[in-house]
Amino acid sequence: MKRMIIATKNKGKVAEFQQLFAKKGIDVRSLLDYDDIPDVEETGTTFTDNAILKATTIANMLHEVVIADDSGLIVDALNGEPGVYSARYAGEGKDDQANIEKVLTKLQGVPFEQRTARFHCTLAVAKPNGETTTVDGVCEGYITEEPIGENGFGYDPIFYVPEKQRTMAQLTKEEKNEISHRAKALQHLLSIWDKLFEKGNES
Ligand SMILES: O=P(O)(O)OP(=O)(O)OP(=O)(O)OC[C@H]1O[C@@H](n2cnc3c(O)ncnc32)[C@H](O)[C@@H]1O
Ligand SMILES: [Mg+2]
Repeated sequence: MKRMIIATKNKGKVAEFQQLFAKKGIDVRSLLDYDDIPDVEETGTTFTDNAILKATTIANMLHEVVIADDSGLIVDALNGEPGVYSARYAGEGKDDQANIEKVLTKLQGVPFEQRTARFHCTLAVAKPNGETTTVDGVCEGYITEEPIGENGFGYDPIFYVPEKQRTMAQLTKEEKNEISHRAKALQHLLSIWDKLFEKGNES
């Protein structure tokens, strides 16, 4: 495995995967490297459904092994919102800042101890023959009262990571990749990778 295709158009995810795979000497390609791949509609109601949908659609199109990432923020005081709707919480076409503002507005008056949340990441690997496998990773934290930090993407500026005593957006890419939901899911996937591609099982 010298090259891996990640079925995403999210630049933040791509940068993290590039760093995680670089340690293994693997080049990462994403859908940003192709001109003509349409968006896959995320019609599922779970991270797993959407990750499988993205991975299988792109594996079929490219006839290669593909990994897809479906992820999001789960806020306990909001009954799990924004969840699978994290990318479009403030509406289709809205940006990260609008999504962050919506979460902060809904959490107004909620004390810190009750602002528990977690990032969830499901990775699906799809083979061109239609076989799929999924793994998950979770990172626990709290929602801050205002955005802090410039790094990362999405909800990182409002996600406080207790073990680092900073928000996700105050961490370097290396620090985020030590503890993130995405890094944990990928670690899990790499630990079963050889088994997935054993002789006679690699198509
Ligand atoms: O579907 P692709 O093309 O991969 O890109 P996307 O941005 O639409 O990705 P998702 O459908 O998985 O939506 C996940 C959203 O959850 C948020 N999110 C996921 N991982 C995150 C992280 O590490 N830090 C901050 N926010 C994250 C962010 O708002 C993402 O847009
Ligand atoms: Mg998406």
